[in-house]
Amino acid sequence: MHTPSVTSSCKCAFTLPSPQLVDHTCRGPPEVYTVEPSQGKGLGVFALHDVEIGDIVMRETPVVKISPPDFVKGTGYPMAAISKLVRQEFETLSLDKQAEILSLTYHATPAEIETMDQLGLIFRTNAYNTGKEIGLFPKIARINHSCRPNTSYYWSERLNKRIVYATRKIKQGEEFSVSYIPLLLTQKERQARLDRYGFKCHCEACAQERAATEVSDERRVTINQAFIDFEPQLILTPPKSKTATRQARKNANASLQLASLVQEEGLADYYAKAYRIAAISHARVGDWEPAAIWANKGYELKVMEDPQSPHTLELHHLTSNFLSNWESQLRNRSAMHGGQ
Ligand SMILES: C[S@@+](CC[C@H](N)C(=O)[O-])C[C@H]1O[C@@H](n2cnc3c(N)ncnc32)[C@H](O)[C@@H]1O
Repeated sequence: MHTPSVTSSCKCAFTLPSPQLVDHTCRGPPEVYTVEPSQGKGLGVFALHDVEIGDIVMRETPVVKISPPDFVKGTGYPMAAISKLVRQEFETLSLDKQAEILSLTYHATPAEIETMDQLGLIFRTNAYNTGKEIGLFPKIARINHSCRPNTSYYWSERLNKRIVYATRKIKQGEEFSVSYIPLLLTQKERQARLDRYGFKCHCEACAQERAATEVSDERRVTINQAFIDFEPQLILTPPKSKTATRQARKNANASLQLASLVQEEGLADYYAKAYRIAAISHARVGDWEPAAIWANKGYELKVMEDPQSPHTLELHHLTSNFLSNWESQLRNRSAMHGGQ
């Protein structure tokens, strides 16, 4: 496992745009994608031209949005109640919109096809959690799944839109992919979650040789556990004892390994989370340079997603704070060396 070269890879120019000034709604022409058949996957969404990290691929308002009934643990997806709500909304739509929804693919067992409302099945296969609600976005619904996706998405309450953006460079003609499930699971666990969509995943992460799959599984499990273990330790108050200082130093080193693991596994959805951990862990031991650089790396990712989310604002604040501590540290050092 190598530790990332945080100083050389940083593109930080130490100019933080104000989050309010970044208008992500203006980026990306609408004609980024085309919907075409994708081998073994039905239809899929493909890039019409090269796409850069952060470019917006799709922005879509939900055609149906429902508040899900209370989910009772252990009783499964409350299909009957959801189908009823979806049908009520569906009946209010134009014929064009209704046809668009009915053209969507769905997965169901023969028994489900016999007994359940087709609209409910379409909704189950294609809808996304949308804040506290569940929404159906017929264009975004055409994006197929990968366990190492090249796009990510978020829901903007303010714009009433779901926004899909590139998390890697994507070449013209390449298929866009997104994840339908949490990704910090082993290949077997992921496949169990994907069974409800009715396909076996052969994405680049799942189709590896057995040895590589084992390495990937171990990385994902380790990353997940590290996120859990770091959570209670993400505080900025300096350690008060020698033992606590030793532990904080160990954490700073472990946070570099975590950032490295997430990058090696190519899980862009989790980069900002790992970078925030590296930033806070270094701040805790007064290593202001790496603290500022990691916070800024996290901020650059979060701002692409949503300039005004609390996570983005927090990383903006941390970056400014760590930068000024770094500057003071440099000034003090310079004063100690006679202002050289
Ligand atoms: C939300 S839809 C995606 C768009 C769909 N391919 C279409 O033709 O409309 C989900 C369905 O697409 C197919 N699918 C998505 N990702 C896939 C993958 N990685 N491999 C095979 N089939 C996939 C499955 O049939 C799944 O139930």
